[in-house]
Amino acid sequence: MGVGKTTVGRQLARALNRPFQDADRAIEERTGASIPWIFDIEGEEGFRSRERGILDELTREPELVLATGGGAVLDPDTRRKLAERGYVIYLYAPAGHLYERTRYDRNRPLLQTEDPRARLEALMAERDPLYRETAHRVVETGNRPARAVVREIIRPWREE
Ligand SMILES: Nc1ncnc2c1ncn2[C@@H]1O[C@H](COP(=O)(O)OP(=O)(O)O)[C@@H](O)[C@H]1O
Ligand SMILES: O=C(O)C1=C[C@@H](OP(=O)(O)O)[C@@H](O)[C@H](O)C1
Ligand SMILES: [Mg+2]
Repeated sequence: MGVGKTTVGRQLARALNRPFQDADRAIEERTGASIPWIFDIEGEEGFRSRERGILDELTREPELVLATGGGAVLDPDTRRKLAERGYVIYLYAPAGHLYERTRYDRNRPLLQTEDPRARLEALMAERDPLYRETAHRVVETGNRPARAVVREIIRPWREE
């Protein structure tokens, strides 16, 4: 959460001249409700169920650059579909960076707690193994801007 999936994904799609979808945006478009609102009304369980459904659809789209939400890997079926149907890149940054990138943003319900930094550390501890299990490649964002992360992602194909 906050590593840059939405930002980097959109720029990557542009660089590759491919269509782009963000799973959270797709859920918001379908429901006409914001992510925080869905969490409020249906709880995390309700949101995860919508997320599973949209990812089952979007992972069938050929050519698509797809940015998931950070919790997409919690579901074993979704992990399998991502890995089998797509080429999965885990964008990694340490939790401290994620905190800096999300601290002024109110659109991530799981971070609306007393101690969002501790929450990000806990989420990272739980999810890092799942991201690594699912991904075909890990790209560390470091302190680089999004466009440099995009360059790093496409570098192996450039060098072919
Ligand atoms: N490489 C980067 N370096 C610094 N800030 C970034 C980078 N990529 C994205 N950001 C910023 O961090 C915040 C979270 O990015 P976002 O793309 O929404 O992440 P995610 O979709 O993974 O939650 C946004 O404010 C975005 O502008
Ligand atoms: O990590 C998570 O559980 C979540 C991440 C969010 O997406 P981003 O990773 O794009 O912020 C969004 O799906 C929702 O707030 C839950
Ligand atoms: Mg996002």
